[in-house]
Amino acid sequence: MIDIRNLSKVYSDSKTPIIALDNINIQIDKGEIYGIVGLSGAGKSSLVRCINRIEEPTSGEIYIDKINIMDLNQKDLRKTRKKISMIFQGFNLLNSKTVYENIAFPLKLDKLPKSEINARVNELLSWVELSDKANAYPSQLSGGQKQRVAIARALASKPDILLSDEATSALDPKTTNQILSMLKRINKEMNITIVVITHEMEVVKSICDKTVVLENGRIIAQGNTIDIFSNKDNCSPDIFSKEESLDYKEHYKGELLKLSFVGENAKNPIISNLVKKFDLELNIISGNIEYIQEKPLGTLIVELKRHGNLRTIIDYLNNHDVRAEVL
Ligand SMILES: Nc1ncnc2c1ncn2[C@@H]1O[C@H](COP(=O)(O)OP(=O)(O)OP(=O)(O)O)[C@@H](O)[C@H]1O
Repeated sequence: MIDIRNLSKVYSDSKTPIIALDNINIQIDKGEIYGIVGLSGAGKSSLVRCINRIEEPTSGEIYIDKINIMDLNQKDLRKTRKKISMIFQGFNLLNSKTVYENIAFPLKLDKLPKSEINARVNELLSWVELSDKANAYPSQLSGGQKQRVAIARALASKPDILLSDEATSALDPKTTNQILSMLKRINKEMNITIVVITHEMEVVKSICDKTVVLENGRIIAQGNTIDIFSNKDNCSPDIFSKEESLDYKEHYKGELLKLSFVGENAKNPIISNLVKKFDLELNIISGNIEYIQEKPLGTLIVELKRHGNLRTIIDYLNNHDVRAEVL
């Protein structure tokens, strides 16, 4: 559905050109929720703006439903853009218009008959549970309510793709979860493909089927979200945990291992078996179980104070589907 090939974006307006995107390749299938995650300056906004050509890529191809949008003239590009809606961190609502008028706005631009607009807006208001706020102005709404209005407006034109650009970054955790659940429902019930751009790992863990991690304009990890976070194939982006491991290393003198367990494995007594089998002296430093796409992912940081061959221990763990990474 979205096929990005060899995409690069270089900003050349300053003395030293800035390579914001460097040879990016991403395939997003219809019906997926796809995460694009990275720290500030990684290139997320540049990428999302290139997807609908708000920003002109320097090179590469972007296929939407098999059409290379780089080949389109302005008129055809406008047509393709109608299939793509966007929501933002700052909501981008029209403050002088009511909730109803904000949602009706794109439909009015499309010159739909009044009765059709009315039916669609009321349906969307009910969908985002804001029917009672139809006549309120944005200034009278909470952040979460504003984002729900923005979502309803984005859905008004019945898009195939929804781009969510840091849509929850200005919201508190509870409201973030409500908006993420809403995005999940939109994806399932309306079969809309969603691209989630965020700097928050928790957001991609919570709703994205697949994820790409950007660092300095390059892809450093890509695949199923659960595989990325369980460090399968050693592709885990450690950019978010480097500081944490440095901290541990300062305080513990033994060999430090980070163990990751996925699914049913999180429930097995692998550690006690390991200690018995290798006669280890093992210190558990921290442990956590989180849920990614409803699958449990356990992480354990352990210190080995007395141990034999580290490689044999790691192999034993890997053979029991536990990823082991030396910190
Ligand atoms: N219009 C522009 N002109 C020049 N450089 C730009 C422009 N837009 C972005 N950049 C640069 O491109 C790089 C990537 O920026 P981009 O905004 O895409 O990253 P980001 O991951 O979205 O960051 P943030 O989360 O802070 O928004 C940065 O070095 C940034 O300074």
